[in-house]
Amino acid sequence: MTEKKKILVVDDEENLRHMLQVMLKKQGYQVEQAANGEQAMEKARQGSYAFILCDIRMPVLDGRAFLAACTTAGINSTVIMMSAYGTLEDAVGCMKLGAYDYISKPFNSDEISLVLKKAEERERLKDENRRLREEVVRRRPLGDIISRSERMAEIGRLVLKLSEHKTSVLILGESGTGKELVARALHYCGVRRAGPFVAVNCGAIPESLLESELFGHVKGAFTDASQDKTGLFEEADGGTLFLDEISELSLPLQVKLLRVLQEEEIRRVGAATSQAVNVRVVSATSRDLAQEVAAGRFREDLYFRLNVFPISLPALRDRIEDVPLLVDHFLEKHGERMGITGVRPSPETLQALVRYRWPGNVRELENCIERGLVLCEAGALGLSCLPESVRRGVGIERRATDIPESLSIKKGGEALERALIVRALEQTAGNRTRAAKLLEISHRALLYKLKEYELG
Ligand SMILES: Nc1ncnc2c1ncn2[C@@H]1O[C@H](COP(=O)(O)OP(=O)(O)OP(=O)(O)O)[C@@H](O)[C@H]1O
Repeated sequence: MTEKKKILVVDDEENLRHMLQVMLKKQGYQVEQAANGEQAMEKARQGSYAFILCDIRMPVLDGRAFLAACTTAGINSTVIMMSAYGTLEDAVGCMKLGAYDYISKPFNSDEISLVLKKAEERERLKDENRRLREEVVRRRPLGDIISRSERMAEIGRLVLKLSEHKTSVLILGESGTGKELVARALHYCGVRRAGPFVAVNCGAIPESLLESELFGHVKGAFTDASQDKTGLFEEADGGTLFLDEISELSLPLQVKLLRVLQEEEIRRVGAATSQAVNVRVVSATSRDLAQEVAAGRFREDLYFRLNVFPISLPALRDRIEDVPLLVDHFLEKHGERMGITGVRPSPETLQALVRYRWPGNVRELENCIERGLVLCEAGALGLSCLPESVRRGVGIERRATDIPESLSIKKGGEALERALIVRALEQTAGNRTRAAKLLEISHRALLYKLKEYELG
């Protein structure tokens, strides 16, 4: 037998409370009563009610104040307001404050039953949604990271391990390689997923504003500080703060960040005291941070602090076997949004896509596919749908220059071998079995060489 759902009826009119109690009990609910908002708060704090039916105008603590108190106390029962004649505007106002619905007095048994059934259906959908989300995360724990390359799979395993800890992680990689995606996976796969994920691009905010953006400020701290402001560290409390383009942080701010990381406390600009924060910091850069340290532009102590676990994302051209998979993914993702489904790339298109060097990495590929979908005709992504640079396969010639200038036969031989493997993968759209055949080596030998040359 399923447990009866609990309802709290809040109204200062005893007759109405009684009438509702009888009505709702008949409908199978377990009912309790409160005569005003204050009494209701006391009960709501103790018992977990599926629904609270609440009058708007009451002495002591009225319906609005009760709703606000529920929000502050983190009570998440579904609240339905009961509005008497003339309080309809108040009822609508209450919905803005978080009430689910309202019902106008006087009402009969059918009306109240309908409102509650609607609310129950919403709860059921919310639960189902939550369950499906969890299922998606369970099946594809790395969420949206699409890849088949061994290097990315290794990164995935590391992400899963690191997501359970608070250790600082520094994500390295060219622009568009998926650094933010990995930062999100670190957050959403781990124990902090119920907390907030807050991202900030340190290079996009003027230096003069960044300090108060990160740490907040108190009213009057500077001319424009007309009121207190919460910083991003506080917003990310209990969760993860992603500091993108960390190399762009000025030296004075680097000192402040280091202090926050060491002491796990922040002080708002202009404040006299500090406050504790519990934030996991994940940072990213597309620059060579060690070189920035050597050049005196980045503090070594902060570098060591952030770099506890570096994750280096390979450029897309170094995991070319991911291209066909990503193409399918983006065709589906953007096709669905644009209402153009079932589009397939022609063989020449796929060949051009795997030959191109993708200086803008996955982001550039995504944009290219999105653009292609606009131009495609009759369900086919032809060559003419690609930007000219991609069509021309820019960069194939550049590969020839990858052969080292030195006369070492060993180095030259390796470069040639690498170039042949890349070409075989291009021609077979990343299919390793077919590539191994073209190269006239075993599949196993190819896997070994891919690892050796860091190609997948
Ligand atoms: N492996 C992947 N699977 C699916 N989508 C990806 C993948 N990698 C990147 N993307 C997509 O490519 C785009 C760029 O990724 P992201 O913003 O994470 O890159 P980034 O390295 O943080 O870039 P930047 O350094 O310019 O900030 C995003 O739309 C992201 O969803």
